[in-house]
Amino acid sequence: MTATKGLEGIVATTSSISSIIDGVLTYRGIDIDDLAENATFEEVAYLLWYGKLPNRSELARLLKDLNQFAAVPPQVIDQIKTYPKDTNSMAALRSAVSSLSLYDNEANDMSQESNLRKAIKLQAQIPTIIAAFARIREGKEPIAPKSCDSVAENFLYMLIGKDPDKVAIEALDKALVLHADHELNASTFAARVTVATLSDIYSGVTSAIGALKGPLHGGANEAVMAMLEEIGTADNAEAYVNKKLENKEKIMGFGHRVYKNGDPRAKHLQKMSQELGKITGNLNWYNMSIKIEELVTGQKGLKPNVDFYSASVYTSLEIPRDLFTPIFAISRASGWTAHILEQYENNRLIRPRAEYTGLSNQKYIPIENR
Ligand SMILES: CC(=O)SCCNC(=O)CCNC(=O)[C@H](O)C(C)(C)COP(=O)(O)OP(=O)(O)OC[C@H]1O[C@@H](n2cnc3c(N)ncnc32)[C@H](O)[C@@H]1OP(=O)(O)O
Ligand SMILES: O=C([O-])CC(=O)C(=O)O
Repeated sequence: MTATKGLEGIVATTSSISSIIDGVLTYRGIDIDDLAENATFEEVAYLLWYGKLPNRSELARLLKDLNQFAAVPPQVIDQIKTYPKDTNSMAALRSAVSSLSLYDNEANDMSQESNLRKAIKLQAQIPTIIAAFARIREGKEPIAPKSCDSVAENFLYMLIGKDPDKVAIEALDKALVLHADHELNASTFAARVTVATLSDIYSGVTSAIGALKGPLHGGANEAVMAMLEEIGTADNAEAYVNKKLENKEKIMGFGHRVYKNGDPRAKHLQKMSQELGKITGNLNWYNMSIKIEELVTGQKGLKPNVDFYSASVYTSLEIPRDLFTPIFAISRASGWTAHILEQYENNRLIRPRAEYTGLSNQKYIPIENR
């Protein structure tokens, strides 16, 4: 038995949800470029869950359900109020999502109908939790969700406490479309491993949130913004990048396990970053990002991934840095739950092997002789 470090190139499951073939990403066979230009996040979520785009009445029904389920049990809001004010936002989300299961009387119902309903509930409640957490830590009262036309609109409304503008809603909606699913990424794999034991959907999504938090995965968008803030202006980028690369340190937001010729989502976020920079009158983050890309791609051949330009996009939307990864979770909740439903449909325990590299032929030594 020989291990493959990081399971690189190992095909661990079949899936009909999303594909990355020759650098092209599709959701249910539809190119991400097509979806980014034309679809709303709710259409994409429906596509991931049901395997087809919704017609008008199916979409209206989904929006109704998302609005109806968006309120979070008061006990969970009360718990969030007890979190230390400096709690890591992904730790808060992980804890609150785990708690949701305590107040859902169908949490352990394993029927397909119940699991699909819980997927929609989770999709509806995750934005509410994040917005509530963001306000509570600032000493403000959380804002209840209202009936909205989109997840993006409701989230921004609950976060800022007033109706968000159209540009912000559309930008966030597109970002949600771009992040919704990505084949067997680490957090989706974590979700599938968890539910393959026939554990419940809340456990699967809680595992996924834990995996997304890390800076090699979803946490990279926050790390990118920390880097941009440290660099300050495009003029300082060269010295920063050279030093990092000389020290063999990673530049966050670059590289990818699967894409070697560039992440197809990055160009959409780059364009959004430029457009939003123009609208806000601050192109500093965009200009700095372009300069960093030139340097890193020029010197290492590494291309930006989905996390690189999303940092400047969210900053232009005036979203606090530590909510970037939770926003990734809002979107990926659709993909995680679609994969969980697919795992249940054709389940087998996921239990690979390890190549043993430890000692052998050892004997127990009594404690007094150690
Ligand atoms: C949504 C997402 O999860 S997208 C990914 C988000 N993560 C990041 O942006 C973090 C920065 N990037 C990385 O750490 C990596 O590129 C990963 C985790 C995305 C992919 O990792 P892997 O496939 O395991 O590649 P690995 O880390 O082995 O890198 C291969 C080589 O490229 C180098 N490399 C990879 N990414 C970077 C980077 N961002 N900056 C500098 N060098 C890098 C590595 O140092 C390594 O060099 P070596 O062969 O000389 O040792
Ligand atoms: O697929 C991956 O390894 C990481 C990624 O880009 C994602 O989850 O969107």
